[in-house]
Amino acid sequence: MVQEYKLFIGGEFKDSSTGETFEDINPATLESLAAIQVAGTEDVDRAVEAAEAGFRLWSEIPAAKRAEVLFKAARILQERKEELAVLMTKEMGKVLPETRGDVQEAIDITNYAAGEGRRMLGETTTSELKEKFCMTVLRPIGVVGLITPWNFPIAIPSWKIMPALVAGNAIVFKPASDTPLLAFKLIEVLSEAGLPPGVINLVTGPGGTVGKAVVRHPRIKAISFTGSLDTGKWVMEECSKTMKRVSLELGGKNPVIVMDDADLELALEGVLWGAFGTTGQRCTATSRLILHEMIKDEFIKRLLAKVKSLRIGDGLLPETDIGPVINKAQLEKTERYVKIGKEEGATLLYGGNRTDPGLPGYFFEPTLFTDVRPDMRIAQEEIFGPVLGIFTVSDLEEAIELANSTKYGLSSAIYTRSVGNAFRAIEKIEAGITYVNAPTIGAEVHLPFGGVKGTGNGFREAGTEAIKEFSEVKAVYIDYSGRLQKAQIDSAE
Ligand SMILES: NC(=O)C1=CN([C@@H]2O[C@H](COP(=O)(O)OP(=O)(O)OC[C@H]3O[C@@H](n4cnc5c(N)ncnc54)[C@H](OP(=O)(O)O)[C@@H]3O)[C@@H](O)[C@H]2O)C=CC1
Ligand SMILES: O=C(O)CCC(=O)C(=O)O
Repeated sequence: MVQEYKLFIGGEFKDSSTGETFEDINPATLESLAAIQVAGTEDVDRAVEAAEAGFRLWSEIPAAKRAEVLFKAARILQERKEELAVLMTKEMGKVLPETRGDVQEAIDITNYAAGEGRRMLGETTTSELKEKFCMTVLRPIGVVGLITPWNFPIAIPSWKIMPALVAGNAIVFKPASDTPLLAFKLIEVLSEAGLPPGVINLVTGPGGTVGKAVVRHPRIKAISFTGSLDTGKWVMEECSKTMKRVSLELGGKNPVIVMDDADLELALEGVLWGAFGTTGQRCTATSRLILHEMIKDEFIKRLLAKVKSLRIGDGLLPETDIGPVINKAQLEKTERYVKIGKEEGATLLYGGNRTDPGLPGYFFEPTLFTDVRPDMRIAQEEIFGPVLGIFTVSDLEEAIELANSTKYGLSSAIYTRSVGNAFRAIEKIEAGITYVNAPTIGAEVHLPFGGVKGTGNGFREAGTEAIKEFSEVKAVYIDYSGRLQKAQIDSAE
């Protein structure tokens, strides 16, 4: 019998009103890890009510004091890093070094957000009138709804939770149904660190019901959502009905350009890790490789050799390079895109099949397509699996045009020794992130994270933007003249 996990509302674990549970499955072994309760709409109501009470308390505590809870949470995460990483590999499948990195990102953003507790910077500026002082202050939004995907089970929730908390908000958190256990662990850590009851509440269950109830809830003031483009569009439309603030981090179709003057070995390592790390299931994963025609043959030959040597298996084993994909639907989706690629006329150079490393889980070969054209679906749509499409170009201009030819704009990279090429790429590639001589993955928490076009709606997470995502800006005017002064009256005379 696996353990059953209840909802976390008002600082206590509470039974859901539905009486239903769903299974949390290890995607490598298919063993059941836990039974998770499914929240009902009335549980979401209870969570919002608890969060409103939590908000009244938490928002009155000075930000620097709130930050102390976060610093403590970061220390607990550090102490529990290995345990959490092992659990994450079991729950989500990615290899241990990557799950350690995921927990480390959570530690980093927690410390970073806590540090912001002593800054929370507004502006001071001059007034157009005499004896008048002007400034801005940041105010918390209220109860915020956070909805997260499964591919970074503790890092992405932490990117949202920690800045939201230090900014003084209370939270209703709906994690991905493929990785709920890590969400429970994060709740444990925050409770142990001293977060008061009601400040964070966890509701688990399908996005189609529980997530919808969070998005639609009239007393939730803002939604921060990371997930697919289609769901993100729905969330945005729905939020517009109640004039909720909504920040969206959606998909990617991230290009790497390798120029003829690049350090090829460096580029090969970057492409390999960017495309097949996390089994291609990062929104920043490299899914399009744009090669200069002069180095194309050599690069593909060497890339193929490296791809063939990748070892697929259980992410807990040190020899494994690539773990399973997250679930059956993702396995079938990857398979479907391979079929589409072949039908569209791309050449399947390597992979393209399910594989069995001696475990019953959802394993898929790293897959390379050449002769990909920009109008093909495999060049345009996010597969979110271990599939890399390869294109050839004759100059940088063509490479950048190709890089910009999708509806997404999250990450991008160029490998070149030319400063001019690098700066042209930085200026012209339509993406929220551009790497020079480094892979498309590996964001650092003190820089803004997010994208342009279909990847988002202008917000950024992490970095200097993190606090703004979860704050209202208030303009304050202090008139110490002691008389009525009228702005916007022409006082030139
Ligand atoms: N730009 C970024 O920062 C990142 C983007 N992503 C993107 O996320 C996607 C993969 O994640 P995936 O989980 O498949 O994405 P989904 O959009 O299916 O799900 C994301 C989250 O939203 C929930 N959800 C699903 N439907 C609704 C709904 N109608 N209303 C409210 N919530 C809902 C899901 O719940 P449930 O799990 O129960 O279905 C899950 O918690 C990829 O497209 C990837 O690019 C991933 C990481 C980072
Ligand atoms: O590797 C990165 O840059 C962060 C990736 C990420 O958050 C994601 O892919 O979901």
